[in-house]
Amino acid sequence: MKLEKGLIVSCQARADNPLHGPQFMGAMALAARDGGAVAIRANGPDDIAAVKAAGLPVIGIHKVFSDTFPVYITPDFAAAETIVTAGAEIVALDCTPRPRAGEASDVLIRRIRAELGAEVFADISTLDEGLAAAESGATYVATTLSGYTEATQPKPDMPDLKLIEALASRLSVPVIAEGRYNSPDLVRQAFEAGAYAVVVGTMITNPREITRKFVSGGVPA
Ligand SMILES: CC(=O)N[C@H](C=O)[C@@H](O)[C@H](O)[C@H](O)COP(=O)(O)O
Repeated sequence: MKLEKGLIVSCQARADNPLHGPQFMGAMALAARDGGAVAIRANGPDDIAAVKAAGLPVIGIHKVFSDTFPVYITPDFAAAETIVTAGAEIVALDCTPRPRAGEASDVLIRRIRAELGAEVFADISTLDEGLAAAESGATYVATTLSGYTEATQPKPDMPDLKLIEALASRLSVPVIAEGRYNSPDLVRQAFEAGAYAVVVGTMITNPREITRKFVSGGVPA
């Protein structure tokens, strides 16, 4: 299923979130579809299977946390296979050069495309990582990890629009904006900077975080 230009909604809720679970993420996906989203990003096989009901392309990830390695977004081939089996047409994975237990990201990109027949959505944090991922055959390059790697500290409050511009001027594959796009105006700026699509998570699908922002920013102490 082709990924159209537009807004992608990330429907994720960790285990400590009251909205954790496929029932809630499936409903979030339906709401996002009705609101005009062109695709859904979701984590783990159960949520991926649930969000398929929205009938949109699914960008699947499988977060696997380790005490030893910093990479947690689809860190190995087995994680990618689980996602595709659950129904994701597009596999997102960490394509930074940081240490990981198994194969490097360039090998994973090639294997996912050849052996699973899925598209690859490369989550990166810098221009060089994006260029390398595209060179290895990634279908899409996304700024998801900008602000979340050592190379991109300290994490700014704003999204990395400059990285969008730099990637878009160098790559022929679609560049996707992701990470801290917390308002419609920032989404518009991402498209102006050359993004093909923009992923929004927290500000659409995390009412706990949204509530915190209203409380801390609007309610007198
Ligand atoms: C760094 C990392 O692990 N990002 C994750 C990737 O799947 C998610 O936790 C984010 O919510 C997602 O990228 C969307 O970003 P935002 O919630 O800022 O709109």
